[in-house]
Amino acid sequence: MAEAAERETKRSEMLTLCLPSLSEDDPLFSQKKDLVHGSDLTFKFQVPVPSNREEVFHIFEQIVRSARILYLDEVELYFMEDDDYGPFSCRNELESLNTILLMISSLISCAKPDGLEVLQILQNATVAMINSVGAKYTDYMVAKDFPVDAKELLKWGDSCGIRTKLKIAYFEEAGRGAVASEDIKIGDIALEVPESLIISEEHVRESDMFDVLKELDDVSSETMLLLWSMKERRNSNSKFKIYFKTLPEKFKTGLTFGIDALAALEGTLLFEELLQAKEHLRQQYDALCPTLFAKYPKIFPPELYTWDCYLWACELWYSNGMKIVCSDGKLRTCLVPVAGLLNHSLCPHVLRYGRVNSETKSLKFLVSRHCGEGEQCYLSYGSLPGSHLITFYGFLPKGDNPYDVIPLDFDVPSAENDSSCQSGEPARTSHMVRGTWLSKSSKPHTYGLSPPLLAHLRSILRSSDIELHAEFHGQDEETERAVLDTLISVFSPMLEGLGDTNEIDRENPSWDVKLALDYKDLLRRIICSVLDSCAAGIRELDLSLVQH
Ligand SMILES: C[S@@+](CC[C@H](N)C(=O)[O-])C[C@H]1O[C@@H](n2cnc3c(N)ncnc32)[C@H](O)[C@@H]1O
Repeated sequence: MAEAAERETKRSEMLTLCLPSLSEDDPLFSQKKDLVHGSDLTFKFQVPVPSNREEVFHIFEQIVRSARILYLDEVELYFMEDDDYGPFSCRNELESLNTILLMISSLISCAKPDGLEVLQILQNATVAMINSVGAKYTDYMVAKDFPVDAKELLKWGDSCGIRTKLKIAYFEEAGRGAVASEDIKIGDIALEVPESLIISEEHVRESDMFDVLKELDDVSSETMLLLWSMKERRNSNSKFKIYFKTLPEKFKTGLTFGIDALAALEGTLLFEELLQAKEHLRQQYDALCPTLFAKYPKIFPPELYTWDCYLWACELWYSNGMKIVCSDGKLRTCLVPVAGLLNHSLCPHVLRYGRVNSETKSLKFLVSRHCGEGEQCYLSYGSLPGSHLITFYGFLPKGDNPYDVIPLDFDVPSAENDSSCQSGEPARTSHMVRGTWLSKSSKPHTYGLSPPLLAHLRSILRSSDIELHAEFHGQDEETERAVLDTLISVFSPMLEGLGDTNEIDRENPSWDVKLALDYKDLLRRIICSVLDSCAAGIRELDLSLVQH
């Protein structure tokens, strides 16, 4: 008591902590703003100095909640349940906590003793929370050996100014990957690549093919890069000779799925997407390459511009390309030697790497969570669903991927959408479901489904004289049954449409058939979880009917 009174009289100052404010450029700006206001949160915090640990922890909780909102992405926001303050995903958690850490670090150097004590409590709490995010992710791959070609790449990189705390190992599940050669602490640079080693459209401009390509209509810089890489790959005088030498001769992505793997995917959206993507690339190739090597055989030698070579280049850029803001401020798709060896994880170490530092003229890969010596250092390829990862990268990540969603499009009844029906087509509204095991809500009548989907279905299915509610209200039981029946009527045929894959040899499947089967299993698991949740919802309604 006396201690508290003494602290109160000593309190003359306030420590102000500011998170970055919401950006109006954020497409989710207004939704996030509403969330912040609705939850009585803010991005500016005043901490009385001195404060005791409980007081600081109370404010810390508010700071974390606000930061999580700041970094919500579209899927996370869509599935956010009532009264859910997070965590929402590993990515969101690491982005939020690292921003908090930066905010604290910027204040520590000029803080007075009482303020410093508060900041240190906050810093320790943030680091502990980041460590606990990493500790929950235990799905480690085991390094098998250290490939010779990768050592050669690192040696070349070192001679060209690449600085790294990583070495390259081979993993059965993912091919090559990067491993920490020493402990890498939060905020440390795991890898630094000079801008001069980053492969971008600038290299096409410097090459002999640019004079031809610039005269052609409709050739995007992405296509130019494909054409450039097809030739550079075999150029014995290339500055990037070692880089190209260490790339796989064959990539294994959805774009090179064989006929059996495609057959195993029948009944899924991914099946259509893969066929369309490959068809699109084939059309691009046919429209461009035969003309180029017929007209300019010296610049575009036919043997380097086959369809297989074109597909190889597409797979290279899709699976290794990174969006980078270069020192001239332009956003480009680039290949970054050595960084291209980092594998993806749902709980990555490296999240923020998209901008060349204009002072050092280098791209720095800082870790957002601790990476212990010998541990694989993962990158985030983005918040991507399994279907995208299969198509462009050829794998499904381990663990629960919060971005694995099944889209659901509904026609909007005309009364609900008068203005957008001018085309004569019924307007559509898009929703999603994901595995209901990801839901944290224990509230009745939420079924592990997203609030916007339930609100939409309740609004279109509600019995005529009942007022519209986003949430279930006891009396509207008829609507509730209709919602659950509708979902069952959508998802039961979807499950049947996936067919039976039991007759496919699961003992010794090829890499692509295995991936196709794993993907179908994932879809089945999601759909079954929705059906189970709906069935449980109906049982609950039956029970409450009996009880009343
Ligand atoms: C940018 S490269 C990473 C280096 C690559 N492992 C190699 O050996 O060249 C991307 C490719 O790595 C593999 N990969 C990345 N993350 C993976 C993961 N979590 N599980 C399995 N394979 C992964 C996929 O083959 C993907 O197309």
